[in-house]
Amino acid sequence: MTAPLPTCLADYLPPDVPDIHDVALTARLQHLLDHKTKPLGSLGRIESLALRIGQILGTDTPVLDQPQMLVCAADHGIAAQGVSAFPSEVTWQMVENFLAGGAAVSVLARQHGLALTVVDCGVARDLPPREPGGPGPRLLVRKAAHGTADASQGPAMTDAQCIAALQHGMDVVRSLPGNALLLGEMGIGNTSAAALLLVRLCGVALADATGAGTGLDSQGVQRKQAVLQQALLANAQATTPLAALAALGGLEIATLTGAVLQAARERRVIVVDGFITSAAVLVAASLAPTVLQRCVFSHRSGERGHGHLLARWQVQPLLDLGLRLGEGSGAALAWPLLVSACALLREMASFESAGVATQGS
Ligand SMILES: O=C(O)c1ccc[n+]([C@@H]2O[C@H](COP(=O)([O-])O)[C@@H](O)[C@H]2O)c1
Ligand SMILES: Cc1cc2nc[nH]c2cc1C
Repeated sequence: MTAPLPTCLADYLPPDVPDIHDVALTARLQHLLDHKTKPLGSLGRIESLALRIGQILGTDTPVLDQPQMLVCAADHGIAAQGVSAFPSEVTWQMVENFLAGGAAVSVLARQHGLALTVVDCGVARDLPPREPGGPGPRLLVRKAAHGTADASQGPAMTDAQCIAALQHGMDVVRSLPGNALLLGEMGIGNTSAAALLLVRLCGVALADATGAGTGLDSQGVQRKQAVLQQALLANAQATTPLAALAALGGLEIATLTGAVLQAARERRVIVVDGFITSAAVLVAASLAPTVLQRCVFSHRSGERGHGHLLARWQVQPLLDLGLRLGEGSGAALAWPLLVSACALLREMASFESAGVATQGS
């Protein structure tokens, strides 16, 4: 029997995420990489990527198995304040596009053999149910609410909604096979929620956290900043990670936070996308810092604010392509690099096994 969920965030206990650091395995992985038939370090950051995946999966012969692209979608009450270049209806319309196979993430997931699960975590409009078990993307409905309240007027979520969304994220990951989870999201207004979390949890200045999102002009960004300032004032009491998530975040960000915690507990490789999925990692890592040991950062988003998070964690993402789409598109684009890193680690010959002379011999 499972214990009932707490209704108050102050009583919510995040799961334990054990430290995975293993000195002997790290040394073995580094030795293997250093003795492959190449000049030392010449595969650049693919080498540190291979090392990281080996550490996460606890092996020097890592194989990425049944990768899962998880796209969490929800609406944001704050969108009514004109903080996005697009209207909220685009959230459900894009969810339909994900499922129909025409969105960027649908194309990339198909191309790379990533199983695509779209979770309606709080889209304002209910989508028509789909035939379960059919081919192609899967839709799960795990809704704690039909969108958040307007954070510029008070808390975006109630404690109970936030706890339910966290739990949905954990349950969804528990139900998915494989050892790699790629994170994606969709939600008009969610760069506002991510920026608010960055300000509240990292102390970044609001002007440095507020970006153009889907394409605001500079006047639009100014307006957005004023609305976000109002949201910070309206939720001044929300200072702990979970209180900030409930007051300033979103239902998809909370679901992703739960997904990250569960995937980290299960020692899956977590492939982080852009600014919004990084904000979910920020909350998860504020609760359990060891989460970051399991994360691979796929790209540097063009959204202002993302660079601050990456700098805070001292990580250099794999790609820097000026992407600012979300959906998990950057994670999917980086995916083949992870597959190659594992193959190189497993299959490249060593100087000794291939009979190749070493430097200076
Ligand atoms: O992930 C990113 O770095 C990213 C940067 C800019 C925009 N987005 C996407 O754009 C939407 C949010 O933008 P906005 O302007 O509505 O806040 C949402 O659906 C995100 O997936 C995503
Ligand atoms: C068209 C469109 C596609 C998106 N995908 C993720 N966020 C998005 C926002 C818009 C506006």
